[in-house]
Amino acid sequence: MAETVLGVIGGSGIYDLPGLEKAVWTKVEGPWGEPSDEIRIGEINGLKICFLPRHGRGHIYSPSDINYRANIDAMKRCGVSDLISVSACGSLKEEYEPGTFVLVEQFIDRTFARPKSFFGKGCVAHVSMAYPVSPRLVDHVEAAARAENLTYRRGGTYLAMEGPQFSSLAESHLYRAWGCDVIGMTNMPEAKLAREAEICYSTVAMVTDYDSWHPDHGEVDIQSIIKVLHENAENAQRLVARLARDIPRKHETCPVGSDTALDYAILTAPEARDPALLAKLDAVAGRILNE
Ligand SMILES: CSC[C@H]1O[C@H](OP(=O)(O)O)[C@H](O)[C@@H]1O
Ligand SMILES: Nc1ncnc2[nH]cnc12
Repeated sequence: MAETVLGVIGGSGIYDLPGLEKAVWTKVEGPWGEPSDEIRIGEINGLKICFLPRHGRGHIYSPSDINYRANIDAMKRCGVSDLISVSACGSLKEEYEPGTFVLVEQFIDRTFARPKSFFGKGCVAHVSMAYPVSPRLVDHVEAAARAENLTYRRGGTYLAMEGPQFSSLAESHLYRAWGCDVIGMTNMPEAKLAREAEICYSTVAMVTDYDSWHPDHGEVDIQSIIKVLHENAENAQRLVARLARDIPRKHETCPVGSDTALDYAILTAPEARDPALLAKLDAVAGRILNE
């Protein structure tokens, strides 16, 4: 079984990962355009860690401008087997208070202005997204959260909106009526692309606000979000460091098939495949295309 390589995509407020040893910012080139930044490749207790700030250092990219395909392709090229997203999010439930770390289980994707697949004309594939996060990876994240005494909740549905504006009051109420728990702008299509790239994915969503629905909290504003983010950045970094120390060094087979997602997913007949697209898929789908 392959070695574990831990990828970390840091969201708003998380632009570096203190504690990484032998770390070097490394330019990773691929066929999908520019990733958000160089990848900081280092190690913790001998485990290879690849850290990417999702919005770029200096927070350059808005959620709609992030090149999610390039980011996931770059992680795959670095050998990442297990990827955690550390993200800011709004809360749609009273009990998910600011400061809580939510280990998300499901997503509803309401984004509409981003490429969502590596596949397409000349190589069509359909992967399952029934269980978008890898429960075994979440087990390890949960153990790390417990060991670090963080306030966390396992489970919950993340509504991915396009942004960059926050939701209207009516939208906020609608998402609550749909049973969603937290809201953010970035984890889709990231989770879909990670699945296509056969990388185990898990979201740690840090609650920063009550979005706009809560009668006792005003509308969401960026100043309060940043304040909560600053208060929690160190907790997030401790969580990642603990996870890196404790996660098994051999990659464990994913119970929901994240690491074999392409086994039966590609529909296009071998003779009808577009060589140019196949070349771009060398990292993401190399395991299955080079069989
Ligand atoms: C800083 S508030 C809005 C911004 O924060 C979240 O990004 P990320 O998931 O990268 O932490 C949210 O999705 C919005 O993009
Ligand atoms: N209320 C909110 N809506 C969308 N994205 C967010 N990120 C942090 N808080 C958010």
